[in-house]
Amino acid sequence: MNAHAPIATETSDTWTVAGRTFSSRLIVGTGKYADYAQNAAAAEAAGAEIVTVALRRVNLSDPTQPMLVDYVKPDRFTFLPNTAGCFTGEDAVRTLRLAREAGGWNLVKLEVLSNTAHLYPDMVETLRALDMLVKDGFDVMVYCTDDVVMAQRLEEAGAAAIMPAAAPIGSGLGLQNAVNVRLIVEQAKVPVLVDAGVGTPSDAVLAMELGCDAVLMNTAIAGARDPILMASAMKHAVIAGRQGYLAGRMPRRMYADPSSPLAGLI
Ligand SMILES: CC(=O)[C@@H](O)[C@H](O)COP(=O)(O)O
Repeated sequence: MNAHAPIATETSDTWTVAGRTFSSRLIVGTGKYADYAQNAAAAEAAGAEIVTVALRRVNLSDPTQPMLVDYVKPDRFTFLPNTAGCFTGEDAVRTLRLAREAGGWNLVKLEVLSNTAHLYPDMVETLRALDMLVKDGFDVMVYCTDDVVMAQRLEEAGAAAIMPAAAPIGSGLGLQNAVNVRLIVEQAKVPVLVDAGVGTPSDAVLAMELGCDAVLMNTAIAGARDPILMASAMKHAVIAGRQGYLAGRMPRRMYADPSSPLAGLI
């Protein structure tokens, strides 16, 4: 990069998934908030352009109950429907087909879970469901394990984005396998997003410093003492990590290198 090139700003440094371009590299969830108003305020504070919506858990259609869309407005945010709560490929595909009929959503997040203890994705079912969804014309962002080989398989099967978990959903443990995420980033030709398990702004910085295109999180914001303040912190963390990645880190050294070189002095 040219040393005098302008630094990446929120508006100049975009990323594209399935032909849609976004400035914000932070995707937020719509679960675990005190109410939809707090959810909407957090999404704004995060500077998010995409919100992911668990189709099985969020009220999108019953007007007798509070509805997400009255607070988190579909004309302000891109809705990314997800299949949280699905444990088989068929379940996930059925859920997304219904969502497409109801809301016209074509860009979706596929999540096929294995067991409730760790909520890691079942990658055999995930790959099977991806295949069905791609044949059906969906653009599929895929929640997956941080398995480098499986990430390659997903891409070959037509995934629009690869989304390795940092750690179990809702754990807040942060990136458990930075090396694998970096390897996935290096091989991928589609966007890579860390999804799930982020706990702190520094976790988000690390994901972005590894070269991820974006980060998806829910609990780290919704579960904070002050979700709105945390949403803002996460926004800045993602920007800082991205700029750090673009700037290129200094080489690591084993030994000291004086900050004020003595060469040339008497
Ligand atoms: C919101 C959503 O899609 C979750 O399934 C996701 O993976 C977020 O996980 P965290 O709550 O750990 O951020």
